[in-house]
Amino acid sequence: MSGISVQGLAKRFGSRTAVEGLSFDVRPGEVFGLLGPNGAGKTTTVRMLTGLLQPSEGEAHVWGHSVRTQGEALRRTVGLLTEQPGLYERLSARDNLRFFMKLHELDERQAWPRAQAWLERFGLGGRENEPCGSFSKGMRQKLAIVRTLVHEPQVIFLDEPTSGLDPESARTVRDAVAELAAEGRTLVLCSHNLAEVERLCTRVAVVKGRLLALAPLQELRRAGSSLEVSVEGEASRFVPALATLPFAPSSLAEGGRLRVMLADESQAPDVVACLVGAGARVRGAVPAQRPLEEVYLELIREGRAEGRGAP
Ligand SMILES: Nc1ncnc2c1ncn2[C@@H]1O[C@H](COP(=O)(O)OP(=O)(O)OP(=O)(O)O)[C@@H](O)[C@H]1O
Repeated sequence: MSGISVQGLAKRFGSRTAVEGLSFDVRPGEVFGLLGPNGAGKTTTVRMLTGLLQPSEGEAHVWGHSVRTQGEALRRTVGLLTEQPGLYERLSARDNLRFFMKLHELDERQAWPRAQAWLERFGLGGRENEPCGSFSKGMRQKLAIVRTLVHEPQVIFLDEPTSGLDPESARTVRDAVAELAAEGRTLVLCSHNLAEVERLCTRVAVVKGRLLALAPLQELRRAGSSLEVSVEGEASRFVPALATLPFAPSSLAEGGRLRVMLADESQAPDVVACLVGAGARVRGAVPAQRPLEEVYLELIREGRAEGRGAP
């Protein structure tokens, strides 16, 4: 199967369990977010999926290759951008890339024009012969991204890809991510930058040693959504009426606006009918999605509370 398929993956380091019971699929053409706090097991998971670490339990296939038994084919198929760029400081940008091309047994005459095009795109054109040690942090990061893409991997793992980049370069990287997905590649993005995750990812997994949530981004943000109602006059007058609804939603009034918390969107018409019944002149009612950050923090808090209760 193309894409990624993970079944019951676990990794233990001695007595410490870094991840356990991880199962999820990522389709070709998808940008998948792997989120979680520091030490949640994201890097460990990515290292298992790129053949750098053997799982303690479970199995995963990346573009059809078993992470347990097909390490070599796997490494040819995946591109990995780690948190540290890991470049040879004394080598030039060109020689860093050439070294990597050799590792991947690429024909340099074919691979170099591709690398050159990425270098140009990331504003590194003309700097190829300078040693990496003289590059700024952002320039190194961009060179590391070029190195990740130079063998045209089908599955690309990016750990904080825009870390240290100026806004314009970050935009260039985000555009490239979207294009690579549109070409049918599979991308996994590990990031603490939730605004970036919101912009790029279609689905996310939230992990903390185990899977806390796995859902399309829109669905996660819709769960526990709210309804923003604007009325004529003071909205606080209508708060008591909401308590008469069978689901008695909590609400927050400010001036002519009322934010009503809903368990799901199907409750919205009842809320509006209730307000109108109480004499409100409703100007508008708009379902409001929660920011990913709010959903994420709640999941992590719940995960922590459950962890405390576990034997
Ligand atoms: N080689 C190792 N030996 C022992 N423990 C390890 C090793 N690698 C990771 N761990 C442990 O596994 C857990 C998960 O670490 P991991 O690096 O996967 O987290 P992460 O989610 O990538 O964190 P961050 O967001 O900080 O990068 C941590 O408790 C870490 O100490």
